[in-house]
Amino acid sequence: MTTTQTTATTDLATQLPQAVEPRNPGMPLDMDWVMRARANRSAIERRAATLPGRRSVKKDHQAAWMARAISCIDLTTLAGDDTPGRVARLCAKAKQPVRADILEAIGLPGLTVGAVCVYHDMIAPAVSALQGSGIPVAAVSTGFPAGLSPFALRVAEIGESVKAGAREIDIVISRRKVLTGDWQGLYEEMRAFREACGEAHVKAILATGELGTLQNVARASLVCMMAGADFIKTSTGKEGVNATLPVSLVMMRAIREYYARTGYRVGYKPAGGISKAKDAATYLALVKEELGDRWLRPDLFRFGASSLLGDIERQLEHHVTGAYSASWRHALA
Ligand SMILES: O=C[C@H](O)COP(=O)(O)O
Repeated sequence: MTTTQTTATTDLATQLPQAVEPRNPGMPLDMDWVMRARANRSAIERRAATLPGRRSVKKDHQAAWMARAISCIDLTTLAGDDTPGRVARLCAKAKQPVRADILEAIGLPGLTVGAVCVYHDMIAPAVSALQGSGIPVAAVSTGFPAGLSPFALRVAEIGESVKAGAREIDIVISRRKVLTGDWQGLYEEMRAFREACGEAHVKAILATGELGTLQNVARASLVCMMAGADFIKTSTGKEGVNATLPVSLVMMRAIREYYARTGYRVGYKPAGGISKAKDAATYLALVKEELGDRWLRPDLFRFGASSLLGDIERQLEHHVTGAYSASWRHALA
């Protein structure tokens, strides 16, 4: 078993807040590049299969990795029965993700999550609950999760959410454009979404569980980046298959290639079904290996997760106190 070395807690503390990254402006659609993109499924699956078993973090560094994971969470609630009260409680958790004494003990008293992610109607209560905290509100948009409402309405929805105070917009792409090979159509759609976002950063949700092949995932990743996506994101959390390690490898390698060609760093957001601290550590290790330390910051990496924080909080409590707390004590996290 090998051990992943990383920076200590104090290093993490001094590295936050992260440096400001120039925004990806996009580029003309390069169809040769898109069509050259390939994904060797068996090689990718072989590599992904080695990750969870062999990655372990040294005990002293565990708290630092868990703190880093927290700072990269888009703390999410996307349910039909969301209410302003539930969102206010979620925002309280976003501002104080772990017990104050635990944060003191690990030397990160001001630690918060990366963002709070909600549906449009919950933006106003989230903005109000997060006032003064510096935590941005992200809104899912464009007919989330299926993205099948009229195009003009999808674009208008973005504008409404930006007006309501969302600083990040998580759009869903039209899966059918990928499945029918309409790369030009996907590029134009993504361009329009990016334009409608204005200053708000845009995350392009590929819904990889519905794209059929890893090659489609690679091509859709490139097209969305060429059209100006600030982040590419795996899933809505509502597909049958959400974030996976093989898909993450493909998307991270597309990001790496895009950076090598253009000099612009695009962010990565695995989302859906990530609920355990050890899974979060595997993702962070993969980001470190495939993209490098610069991507291990909330401006370039997020977890889309509704229940991950609770498990991380339990692990941190155990790290500091030597005892696990009951999971019911970590509601809404
Ligand atoms: O984007 C975030 C996802 O919807 C969250 O999915 P999850 O509830 O499986 O963590």
